[in-house]
Amino acid sequence: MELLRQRSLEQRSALTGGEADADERAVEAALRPRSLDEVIGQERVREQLSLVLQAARSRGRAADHVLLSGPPGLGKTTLAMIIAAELSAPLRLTSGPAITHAGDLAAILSGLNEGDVLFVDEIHRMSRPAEEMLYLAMEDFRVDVVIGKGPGATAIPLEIPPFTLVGATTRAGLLPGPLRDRFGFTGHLEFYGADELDEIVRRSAGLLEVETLPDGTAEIASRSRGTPRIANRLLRRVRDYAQVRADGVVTRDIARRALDLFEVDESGLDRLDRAVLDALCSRFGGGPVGLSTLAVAVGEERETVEEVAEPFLVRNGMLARTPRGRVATAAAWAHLGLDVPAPAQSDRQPGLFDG
Ligand SMILES: Nc1ncnc2c1ncn2[C@@H]1O[C@H](COP(=O)(O)OP(=O)(O)OP(=O)(O)O)[C@@H](O)[C@H]1O
Repeated sequence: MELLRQRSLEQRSALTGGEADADERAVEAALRPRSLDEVIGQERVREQLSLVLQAARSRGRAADHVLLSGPPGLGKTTLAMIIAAELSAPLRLTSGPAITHAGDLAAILSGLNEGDVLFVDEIHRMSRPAEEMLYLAMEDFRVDVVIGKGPGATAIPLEIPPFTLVGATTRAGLLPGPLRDRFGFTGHLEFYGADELDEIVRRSAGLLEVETLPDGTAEIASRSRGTPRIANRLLRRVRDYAQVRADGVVTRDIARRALDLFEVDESGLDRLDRAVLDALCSRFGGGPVGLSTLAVAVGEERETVEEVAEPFLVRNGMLARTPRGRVATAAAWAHLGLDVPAPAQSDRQPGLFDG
């Protein structure tokens, strides 16, 4: 079931959502900043991390455990790689969904060497027994390996060398308190501003050897939903367009034509986002409407609408989640070029006079 859910999210690989194929991932990896100095934006987290890492280096010990939280594509994996690089330590990568049993985690932990950095992506999706094993490992650098079952089961303590855990999560609120409290430092990544995204697009264009004009990169940045991964992806599609349909230079006009072709509008909304708003306004009078109904109306999985389309629509003030269902805001009607309908008589609050 979990696999199906993931696959459905991954298949929704329009320009702004979903996962990229292997080639795209390779390019994405090539565009990652390799040191804290190369990271654009996130000043606060960068400065805090720099201090934590410098202190650990000067003490010659493993750094405190680090939790990185924030929406997808803002740079958590990049920062985890940088933490390992800055500590000159090997990085071991795994993810919460891959750790289904405590034994999986015990195997990973027992293979660590002193000072290694262990990156656990989507740490909020780890199984409960593994989570409990991790508490002990983080605090005492020890795990209890249980041999046998039932009353005869025995726990054999296993020492593990001091390591640094870097956990990444898009849902910090889902982490149990005891796990959250064991991280010595938590960095919350924020969405990027237009200028920072512009700088990221220019840096990536330089690495990809794509010629750009300032208003061309600004156009890409403004449609990138505050997210570097999306900015880089849009840049690659605009580059394709510029190479095939023009002289290879990314100008504002080329960026606009390319992004229109790929159905990413001036506000960064893609086809699914607009389909959700359109269904909400045109078919359900602006709501409230339940998530499942909305998902059926746009022919998508409930999770895809909830996890891929909604966060951005809520963030840019076009959709509200209310106890009675999803509601389109005035900004949504305006975005679709429609008039906000007058409230129905039954929606008016009793006792209010029409002035
Ligand atoms: N601050 C930044 N400066 C420049 N490029 C960045 C920055 N943050 C992220 N990127 C780029 O964005 C891409 C996505 O970053 P990354 O994979 O680290 O995100 P993430 O938060 O781990 O996402 P997810 O949670 O979906 O795995 C990378 O290719 C990286 O090049």
